[in-house]
Amino acid sequence: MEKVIDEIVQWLRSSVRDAGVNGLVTGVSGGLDSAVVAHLIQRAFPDDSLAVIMPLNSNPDDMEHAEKVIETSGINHLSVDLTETHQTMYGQIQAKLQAKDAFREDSDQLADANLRARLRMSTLYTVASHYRYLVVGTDNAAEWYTGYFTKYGDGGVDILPLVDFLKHEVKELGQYLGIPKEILTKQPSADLWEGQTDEAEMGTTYAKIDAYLQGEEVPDKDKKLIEQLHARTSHKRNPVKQFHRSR
Ligand SMILES: Nc1ncnc2c1ncn2[C@@H]1O[C@H](COP(=O)(O)OP(=O)(O)OC[C@H]2O[C@@H]([n+]3cccc(C(=O)O)c3)[C@H](O)[C@@H]2O)[C@@H](O)[C@H]1O
Ligand SMILES: Nc1ncnc2c1ncn2[C@@H]1O[C@H](COP(=O)(O)OP(=O)(O)OP(=O)(O)O)[C@@H](O)[C@H]1O
Ligand SMILES: [Mg+2]
Repeated sequence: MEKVIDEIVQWLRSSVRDAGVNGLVTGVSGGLDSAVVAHLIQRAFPDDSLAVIMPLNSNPDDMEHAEKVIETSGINHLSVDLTETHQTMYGQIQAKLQAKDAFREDSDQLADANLRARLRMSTLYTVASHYRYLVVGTDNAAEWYTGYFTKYGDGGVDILPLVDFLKHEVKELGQYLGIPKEILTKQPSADLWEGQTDEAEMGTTYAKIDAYLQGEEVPDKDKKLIEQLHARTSHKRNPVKQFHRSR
């Protein structure tokens, strides 16, 4: 485990060196993936790493867990509450759409959720440009394959140190790094609306996605769903689709 962690830490350092910047910043949510990333970037750059906690009508337990991650990793941090910003911005957009009769109740929850993820991304990039840091994303292999992230939201980052790790491997890294048990064992959640859990929304489990990605047998209906999610989200993993004129 120490060898794997050392490899990631070296990769983080070379990413910073190659980019000619000073360090690394990430958002810490109180969830497992960002807890692991916070520990790793703190190891790579004890004096030049930063965790940003961004509450937005957040679950109080998660925010308590985020504070625990700051304490146990010893990472520098700051907190930016986005609740009011989000309320103002979403409220204004909603009113304009309603005035044009274009507001759709069935799109409301997801549109609202994705704005939250994009406000967090904007906050991280604003902080990053002041410190001259890179923005570190937290996506793991299962999330990346299924496209379970917001395009240009939590998917809008500079580097992804965990993208080659399955969810259970991220958990193993977390165990080794001494992440508190309550963070290791809770249900993964994007916390974009009350009661949201990744597995309920995706319709399958991380255990099945991990198994599938390792080439193990999974029930047909899960296999089909995972492949559907993957195909539907290919645009998120690829550079912006461009038109090239004929010459
Ligand atoms: N074929 C295509 N080619 C190019 N672009 C395409 C496209 N299809 C849609 N699009 C664009 O992509 C947009 C849809 O993608 P996107 O905006 O990402 O939105 P979408 O995939 O609909 O939703 C994001 C999903 O990620 C989950 N999430 C978000 C944030 C954090 C976490 C977490 O685990 O913490 C999870 C969230 O709960 C939700 O299930 C469309 O509005 C459209 O603009
Ligand atoms: N309240 C928040 N404060 C700061 N960053 C956040 C917050 N909510 C989400 N994020 C950022 O968005 C990322 C995506 O969330 P995601 O839920 O996939 O990861 P996680 O919460 O770290 O782990 P888990 O998937 O186990 O819940 C987080 O890792 C974090 O970087
Ligand atoms: Mg989470």
